[in-house]
Amino acid sequence: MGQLFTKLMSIFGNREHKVIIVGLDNAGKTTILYQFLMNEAVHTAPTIGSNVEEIVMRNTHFLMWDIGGQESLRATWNSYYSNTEFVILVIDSTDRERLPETREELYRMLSHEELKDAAMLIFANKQDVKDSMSASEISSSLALDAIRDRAWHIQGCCALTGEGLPAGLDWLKSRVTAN
Ligand SMILES: Nc1nc2c(ncn2[C@@H]2O[C@H](COP(=O)(O)OP(=O)(O)OP(=O)(O)O)[C@@H](O)[C@H]2O)c(=O)[nH]1
Ligand SMILES: [Mg+2]
Repeated sequence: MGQLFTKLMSIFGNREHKVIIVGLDNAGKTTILYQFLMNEAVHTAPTIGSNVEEIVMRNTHFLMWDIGGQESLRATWNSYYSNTEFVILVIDSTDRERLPETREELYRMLSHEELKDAAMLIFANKQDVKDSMSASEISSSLALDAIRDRAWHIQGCCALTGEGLPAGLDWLKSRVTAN
């Protein structure tokens, strides 16, 4: 019965796809989650623990977990990994100094067994700030071209206005369809 239900749900496109939103503190993860949900920029405080919301896009349901990015919290990220279909990695494109730290976290995640089938969307956030790093600059600094074991995509965005976020969601949706 459970299996039949799951099958029917997938036929009608209502199966929930688990997404985790990770990245260093201050990257803009919570701002992105609520921009997805409400189409507006909310005031945020650093996330301790996580926020979870269901985002529905043209009949596709994503269950999105936004996880706190402070260093002391990163050890808990792996408790969210099981059954994750998509990882959204959010990067503060103004924070050149901490890009190597993001790179370390990225490759740690990529080597994690529970994420081996997860596709990855990278948001180069805060594109509204003058002199922020471009998506292609971030892509080469993180050596994204070396990632060959999964689908990935990098998208520039501004979580305050929402610019670039629909394009990211479109990519997630295209991966759901591809699978
Ligand atoms: N200029 C600019 N500021 C942004 C953007 N997105 C988020 N911010 C700001 O960046 C700060 C951090 O945003 P959050 O969404 O709380 O960051 P977070 O990644 O959830 O941080 P943690 O919960 O600590 O991991 C806030 O002051 C946001 O208003 C953006 O696109 N442009
Ligand atoms: Mg947060």
